[in-house]
Amino acid sequence: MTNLFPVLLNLDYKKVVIVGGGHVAYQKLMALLPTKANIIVVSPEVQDSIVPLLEKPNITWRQKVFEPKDLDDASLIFAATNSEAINDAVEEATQHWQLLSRADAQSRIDFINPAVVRRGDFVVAVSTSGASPSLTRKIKKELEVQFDESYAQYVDFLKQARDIVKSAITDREERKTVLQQLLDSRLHEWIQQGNIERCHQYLQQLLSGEKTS
Ligand SMILES: C[C@@]1(CC(=O)O)C2=NC(=C\c3[nH]c(c(CCC(=O)O)c3CC(=O)O)Cc3[nH]c(c(CC(=O)O)c3CCC(=O)O)/C=C3\N/C(=C\2)[C@@H](CCC(=O)O)[C@]3(C)CC(=O)O)/[C@H]1CCC(=O)O
Ligand SMILES: NC(=O)c1ccc[n+]([C@@H]2O[C@H](COP(=O)([O-])OP(=O)(O)OC[C@H]3O[C@@H](n4cnc5c(N)ncnc54)[C@H](O)[C@@H]3O)[C@@H](O)[C@H]2O)c1
Repeated sequence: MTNLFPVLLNLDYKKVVIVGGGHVAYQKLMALLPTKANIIVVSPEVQDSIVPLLEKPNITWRQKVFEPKDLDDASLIFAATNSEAINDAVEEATQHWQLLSRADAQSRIDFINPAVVRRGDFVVAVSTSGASPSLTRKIKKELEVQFDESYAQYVDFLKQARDIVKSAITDREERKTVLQQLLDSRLHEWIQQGNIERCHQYLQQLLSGEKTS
């Protein structure tokens, strides 16, 4: 396979078209749900799990077979039908500037989807570059345990702390040292114990140059 380039895309208000309404379309919809993309599902039928998602204001269902004009203005396109011929037709209609993902992993591949563990701003994406989607899923399950829900609050604290450090300390080396000290594993433990106050106290000690204990 080609060496694919990993990136986190901002899809807010961009048009995303999913052709197909089955299991794969559902997985792609779930992955897109945290974004503010304008999503269009093109399919004569959708599976039951998709129906409640159609309530969302940014998801539209075009109950019809695929036609090339369905791709107008789309930034991202998912060819997720169970027909290779239809997926070929979607590929044919995709402009060179549009990014296409084929669920059947045939022919043109502009991008593939990693499995994602999302904890607020903390995001882990896993891929085998298409080699073994089931290994990707297995490793995702392991990462979900390793990086539990507390990582959302932990990373949120680090974000706030970094903003404070950036405005309080102008010297680059000194700033780097303090940002490193914020990675003391006790901070994550305090957050897991529900003691965010202790983290703020630690930050204040670092900023005032006191000994941190
Ligand atoms: C990660 C995840 C994200 C997502 O779907 O959004 C994803 N597949 C997931 C699961 C999964 N997919 C399949 C199984 C059944 C077991 C098996 O076949 O191994 C399972 C396991 C399960 O469901 O438990 C079958 C399958 N998948 C592809 C083909 C076509 C082919 O390879 O020929 C076939 C065969 C179809 C057939 O035989 O008919 C192709 C792709 N699947 C990808 C992504 C891309 C590469 C990912 C990577 O780099 O590893 C790529 C290339 C294109 C793409 O779709 O982007 C999602 C994890 C969900 C999660 O997050 O939990
Ligand atoms: N990427 C992955 O993770 C993954 C996983 C399983 C399967 N696959 C591949 O993806 C394909 C789709 O899998 P699925 O499980 O979602 O299939 P599915 O049978 O659940 O869904 C297929 C969908 O395509 C729609 N469709 C058929 N003809 C259409 C047309 N002309 N225009 C618009 N929509 C049309 C159907 O209405 C249906 O909703 C499989 O054939 C396989 O090649 C990929």
